[in-house]
Amino acid sequence: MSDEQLKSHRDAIDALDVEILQLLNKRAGHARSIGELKGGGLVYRPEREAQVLARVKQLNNGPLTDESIAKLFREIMSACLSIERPLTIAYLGPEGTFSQSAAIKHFGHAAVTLACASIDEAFRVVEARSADYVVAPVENSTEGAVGRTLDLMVSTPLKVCGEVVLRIHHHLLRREANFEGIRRVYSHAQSLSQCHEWLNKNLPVEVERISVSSNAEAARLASLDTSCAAIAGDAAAERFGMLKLAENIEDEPNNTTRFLALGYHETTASGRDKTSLVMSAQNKPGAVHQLLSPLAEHGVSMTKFESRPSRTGLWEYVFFVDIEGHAAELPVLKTLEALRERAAFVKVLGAYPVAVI
Ligand SMILES: C=C(O[C@@H]1C=C(C(=O)O)C=C[C@H]1O)C(=O)O
Repeated sequence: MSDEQLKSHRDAIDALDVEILQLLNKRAGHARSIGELKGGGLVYRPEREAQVLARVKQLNNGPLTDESIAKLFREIMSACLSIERPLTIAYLGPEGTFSQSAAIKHFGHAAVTLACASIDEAFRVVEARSADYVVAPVENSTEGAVGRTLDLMVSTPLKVCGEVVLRIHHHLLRREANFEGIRRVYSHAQSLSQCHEWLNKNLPVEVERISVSSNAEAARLASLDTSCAAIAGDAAAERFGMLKLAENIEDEPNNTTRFLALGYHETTASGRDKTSLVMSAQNKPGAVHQLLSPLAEHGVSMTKFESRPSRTGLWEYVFFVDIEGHAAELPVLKTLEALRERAAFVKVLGAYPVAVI
């Protein structure tokens, strides 16, 4: 490429950047006006954001990928919303956890993330209105349900308003660039399980595996002691300046965690939604089958079914069910009516847009 050709492309980019800049601020001006119309009320509209993301992906003709376009618009909306009012998002800290990455993936970098010591505390600060939303892990493709989040959802007044799907890559982190003299490996219990085959194959049996409250905490501990390593992701490695001795050590190559965002407001339908419920069956034969039959009768698809001990009686269970569609729309509305008649207890945890990015 000649210098002249290079210059003409760069001139074109400079001119386009001026236009993009003007357009971005024009967009932000409309978001601000919408904020004034909302009059300090509910600013974050998950259903609208999901529609904007789905629309730009559909309109995109490249060469940028749909994923890149969605990520860019995610950040544009995050910045526009922060002119109305920046949102505070509580998550299981410390900084650098996958929960923080999920919060940023869903709300963008203009949101303020608030690290909490536990998932319980993250729910509590939102319940006490000291933060706007909580983002909490609910299930992992390798390890299954995150029991604490499910238990908290049974009793919280908060409603699910969104889901975040995050690919989880784990790395073995250490302060030194070799495997010699590692005596302990720290990580969250879920991550130790997600990498246990790799650990069996690659580290001597005498290396102790110690579960701690989060991966970021594991990275922090390993950053203080060269005889220790940690299993954690990129954000934690960066946060604590750790070296990656081995990358992507998760046993399951598609290791993915699903997180939910919860806040005080209910979300209206976006056109592509899910409804999450928890219910309990009466303790008698065929009760679970009876509970699920309204779904089949109304042609509603179930995307998840999970049982947990109810904590109120021995060998009694509650069932967490996700169904396709929004709770305010037929046929989900009809299904919920039928379930309320049959189940001993039903709580709609929230109806929310299916993850777009
Ligand atoms: C501008 C609005 O407020 C927020 C910002 C949005 C955006 O930038 O497109 C979309 C939804 C809201 O979270 C709106 O409600 O339309």
